[in-house]
This record gives sequence, C-alpha cells and structure tokens, in this order.
Amino acid sequence: MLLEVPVIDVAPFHAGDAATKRAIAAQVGRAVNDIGFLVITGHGVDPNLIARVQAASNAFFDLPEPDKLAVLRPAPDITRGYIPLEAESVGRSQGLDVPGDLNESLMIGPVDVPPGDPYFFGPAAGKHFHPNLWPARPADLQPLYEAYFRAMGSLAEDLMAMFALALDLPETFFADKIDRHISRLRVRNYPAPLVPPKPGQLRAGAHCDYGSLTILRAEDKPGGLQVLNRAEQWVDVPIAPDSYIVNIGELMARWTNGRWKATLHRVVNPPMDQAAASRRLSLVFFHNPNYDAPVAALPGTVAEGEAPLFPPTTSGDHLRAQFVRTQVQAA
Ligand SMILES: O=C(O)CCC(=O)C(=O)O
Ligand SMILES: [Fe+2]
Repeated sequence: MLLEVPVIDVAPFHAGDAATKRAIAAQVGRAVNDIGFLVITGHGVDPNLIARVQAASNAFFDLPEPDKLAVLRPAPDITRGYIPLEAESVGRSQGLDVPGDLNESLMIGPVDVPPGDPYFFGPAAGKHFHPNLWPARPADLQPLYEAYFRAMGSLAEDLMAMFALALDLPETFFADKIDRHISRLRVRNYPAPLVPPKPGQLRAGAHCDYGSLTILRAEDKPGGLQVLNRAEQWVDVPIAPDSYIVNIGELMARWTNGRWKATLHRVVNPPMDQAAASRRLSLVFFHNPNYDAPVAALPGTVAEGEAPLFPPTTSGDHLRAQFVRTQVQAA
C-alpha cells in the first residue's frame, strides 16, 4: 500500500507498444488505488504555454478589485468567472461548516462549443456550457487559457486511457464518455497572508474533487497541498520539476464502485514567519465527463451477490449538486 504520492514518468505511454502501455497503466492504477494521487512527468505539455498562462494569471490577480469583480461568478450553479477571497469553502462539500477559503480564483469552462447545437444549448445541457466570462485585461489571457484548456483536455484523454487499461477495460472505453467533456479550468491565487487565519480556516479546506480526474500545476511554496493517506496521515505532495499532480474525483470513485478512492486533500496555511514568500498560484483542471455520461459501477467492480455502493448518476447531475453546496453565500 502506497502511503506517499509516487512520481511516474508517463512519456513511454505515447510511443510505447501494448506491453509498455500496460506497464505504465499498472503503475498509475496502483497510485490511484492506494492513495488517489500521483505526480506525472513526461506529460508532453509545452512548458512555454504553462509559463505564459501563469504570467497572465498573476497579472489578472494583480489588477484592482473592481476589474476582477467585473467578471464575478454570476450564480452558484454557473462555474465561470471570478470568485473573491473567502467567498467559497470547498470543505462545505464534505458537510463541514468552515470559514471561506484563503484563495481567489478565475474559472472557465469548455472553449470549443459549436454555436447553436442543441446538445450544448438545449434544456438537458443546463448551465454546463454557459459562455466564459473574459476579463478585459490582460489581453492575452483568453487565447492562453483556451490553448491551455485544449492541452489539458488531451492530457486527460491519455490519463483516462491509462485508467481504462488499469481497470482491464479496452483503452478507448471512456472515449465516447468524455468527447464533449464539461471540464473546468480554475486558476487559484493564494495571496501571502497579512494576518493569521481564522479558526478552522485554510487556503483550501479538506475536500475531494468531484469529477473524473484533476490535473494540477502547483508552485512549490510554503503552505502547499496535502493528501490524507489510507493510514489517516496528512502527507505533502512532492513537487518534481515540470510535473503535474493528478488525482481522481468522486465520479471515478463511483465508476470503480469505490475501489479507487477520491482522496481528501487540502491546502494548508504557510507559517506566519514564512508568509512573505508564500504567494502561490495553482492551475487546476477539473476533468469532467459529458453531462449525460452515465456513471455507475463498471463491469467487474461489484462482487457477485453484492449491491453497488452508489446509486447510478450522471456526470452533470453529480457536479451541479456539488458546485452549489460549496458557495458560502448560498448556505
Ligand atoms: O491549489 C492546490 O494545490 C489544490 C487546489 C484544489 O485541491 C482544488 O482546486 O480542488
Ligand atoms: Fe481539490
């Protein structure tokens, strides 16, 4: 049983033969089975794109508050736009009554939505394809976020193929369930604190992610990400050079009938004596399947004579319920 988050080089998956692919998938499967998290290198995302997305994001968060509020999230069930410091508490998704999180964020959804197509704009689509809200400044933020969203979508496809192989399913098993994915890119800025936190307040409260998987680019700063392992210990996630942190969300846990866990994680406060150097930017890509993708225990995950652990749901229904729960003002 892995009690620490492993670092896995996934580069050979691309060029590899069937045996190589299976070997990488097995390592990935072990990580998500044991601790729900892994760190990947060899992911193939252009480092220059990542750096430019980070620079544009920092420029946005440095704007005066009114510029940021011009793209304020319009409603709790619309996952677009700017969310100010302490306006959301992800710990509430666990039913905890905790203060607002010490981060501000900017969020977008799908970027290549075919205009007028009823799948995307009919009643069944709900608000999952709500138009993105783009700030007026910095001017290059929109094209950079769009390019980054596409890059994350294709990395997520690779990871879902690894998951399918790890579950002894065909490599393309998830392909038709994620080809119109309702993923979100959420860029979080954790400011350097000027005052100590309130009781129970964290940079991001303990929560599980809701979707299929999350791909996170984090910075190595005081006050970082911790994961609760199966021995109930909080362990720091290692930051390897040019790596991504990957974890599974609740929908993947449901697909595997709870065999793989959506692990609790949190972002802790920096010690006050290291506060000055603790500003931290995270690029968080929440990969979510198509809104109408059925999510129920996959073949082979329920033992004979046993009932599945969770009732069947769809990606869209599960996500909407969780988005609304975490809004502090919607309590
Ligand atoms: O910023 C981080 O390191 C993690 C953020 C996170 O867990 C989330 O946005 O769901
Ligand atoms: Fe998370």
